[in-house]
Order: sequence, then C-alpha cells, then structure tokens
Amino acid sequence: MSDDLLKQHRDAIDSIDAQILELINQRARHAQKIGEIKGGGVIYRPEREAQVLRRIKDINPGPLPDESAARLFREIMSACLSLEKPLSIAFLGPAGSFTQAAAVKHFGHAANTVPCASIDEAFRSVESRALDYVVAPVENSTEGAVGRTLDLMINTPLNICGEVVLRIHHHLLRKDPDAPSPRKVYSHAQALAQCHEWLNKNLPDVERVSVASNSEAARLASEDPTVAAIAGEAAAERYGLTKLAENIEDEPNNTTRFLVLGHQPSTPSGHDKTSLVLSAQNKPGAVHRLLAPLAINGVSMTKLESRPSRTGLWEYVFFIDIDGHQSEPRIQTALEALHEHAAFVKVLGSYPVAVL
Ligand SMILES: O=C(O)C(=O)C[C@]1(C(=O)O)C=C[C@@H](O)C=C1
Repeated sequence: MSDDLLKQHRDAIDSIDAQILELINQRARHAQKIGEIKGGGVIYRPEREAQVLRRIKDINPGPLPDESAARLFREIMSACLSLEKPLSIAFLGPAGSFTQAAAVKHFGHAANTVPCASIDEAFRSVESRALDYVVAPVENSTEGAVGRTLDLMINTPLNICGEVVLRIHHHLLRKDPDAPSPRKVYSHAQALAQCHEWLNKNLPDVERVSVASNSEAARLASEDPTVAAIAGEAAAERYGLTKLAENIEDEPNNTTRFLVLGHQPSTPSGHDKTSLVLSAQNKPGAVHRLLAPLAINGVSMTKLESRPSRTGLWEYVFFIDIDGHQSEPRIQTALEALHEHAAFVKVLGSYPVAVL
C-alpha cells in the first residue's frame, strides 16, 4: 500500500473518530437527562439495556461482527450509566475470578466490582444495600449446579434481574515455570472437577486442594513456588503466574451461567426468563401434579434442578426456569395454579435472556 493511500485512510479514521466522540457525548448527555428524570430512583434498567444491545445486533450492517458491535455498545452504555450513578457489584473474590469477568461482561468496565470473601458475603453486602448488585455463579455445563448460590436464593429478599453466560477456560499456573513437579494443585472444587480427566492423565500423583475460588488458588500459588493453581487468564495476569498448560478443561464447551441479583424487579424486555423455586408435598405423583400447570398454560420449562430442602430427610426443592416474564397472563395463570399445588413457591425474578 502506498504511503498516500495509508494517509488517506488514517485521515478518514481521525475525522470519523471525532464524529463518533461527539455522538457518544451527545448520547451521554441524554443519559444524564434520563438520570435527572429518574430523580434518584433505580438507575440500572436491565430490560432497556438488553433491548439496546439486541437492536444493535439487529441493525449492525457489518463488517464488524454482531458480537463485537454489541460489546462496544455495552461499554458505551456502561460509561453513560456511570454518569448517572456508578454501580458497585459484589462478586466472589479475590480479584481475577471468573465471577469478576462475568460482572464486567454484564455491566461493562465503568462499574466498580468489589471482591467478597464468599458468595454468602456477596449476597449480604447487597441485601444490606452496602453494594448495588451481586453476580453469582449458578450452574456449569460440565459440573452442574452451584449449590450454595441456589441455597442462598431460597431466603434472599433480592430479585434476579439478569444472567451472564461465560465460556470458561482453565490453565495450569505456576510462579516458577522451571520448578520441579508441584506438591499440590489448588483450585475451586468446581474447577478441579472440570479438569478431573486432565489431572488424572497429567498430574496423577499431585494432591488436589480445593480453596474458596480460582483467583484465591492463583494468589496462593503466587506466594508458594512449590504449588500450582488452576485458574483463568485474568487470575494468571493478576498474580504474575506462568501458564504451563492452557485450556485444560475436560469439556471444550465448558460454560458457566451467572445470575445478577438486586433489589428491583425488572419489567419485560421482550425476551425474558423467569426463575422459580418450589417444593412439592411429599406424596406420590406430587411432582407431576406440581408441574402440570406449566404445560397446561403453554409455558415451556427450560431448566429443572432439585436440591435437598434441608427441612426433612428426602424432601426436595425444585429450581425451575421458564420462558417468559411473570407479568404475562399465561404465566400469571400458571403461577396461581402452582401456588395451589405446591407446599412452597417463590418467584426468584424475571429477567432478560443474556444478549452477550
Ligand atoms: O434508558 C435509560 O434508562 C438510561 O438510563 C440510559 C441507559 C443507556 O445508556 O442507554 C443507561 C443505563 C440504563 O441501565 C439503561 C440505559
């Protein structure tokens, strides 16, 4: 390419960047006005954000892929929202965990992510209104449900207002790549399970130690060159560790779903899910009767997960996801019928299906 041609394109980019900047600031001024109209009320509107991102994907003319265009607008909205009020997001720390990555994917980089020592503490910090929202892992495609998050949802006054889906890649990390074979490998129990086959094959005699989070494992490995950690990219960078083996998860599509919870209920976005928890009476056919109102009202169930109820031996609660928003008449009718048949029903929240 000739120098002249290169300069022409770079001049065009400079002029377009100036226009984009002007337009983004015009957009930000509208967001500030909206903030004034909200007058100190709830600033974050997940349904509106989902609609904005879906529309960007729909109208994107390319050549940027829809995902890239949506990610750019995710960041623009994040910056606009922070002019109205910066959000604080609780996550299971320390910094560098997958939950933090999920929080940033959902709220963008302008949100202030705050590490908590446990999922319980993350919930408590939002319940007490010290922080605005909590992001917590709820299920993994390889290892299934995250029991602690499900248990906390039964009693929390918080509503689910969003979901985040994140591809999870695990790496074997060490402080000193030339050190002899590690004595121990640290990680979160879920990550150790997600890399079980790889560990059996490659480090069969190394003790596996489960710790509170992957980023905590990375932090420990940064302080002790005799051990290894299994954690993600962000934790490796944060704690200055070297990747000895990459993408060691047994399932190539290893994905975790996270929930976002806060105090507000969200209004319909046009493509929503509703999560419920309910318990059946301990009688023959009870579960079948319990779920019948969903089918009768044409409500499709996308997930069913059971957990011990903790109130009686062999009694269970059922976590159910259904398509649609709780304000839709067919779902309201189904919910009324569920209340008649179930010993306990709690609507955990209706929220937009993840866009990114
Ligand atoms: O539409 C709003 O309510 C806004 O505050 C604007 C905006 C945006 O930047 O588009 C910002 C924050 C909200 O979460 C949703 C959207």
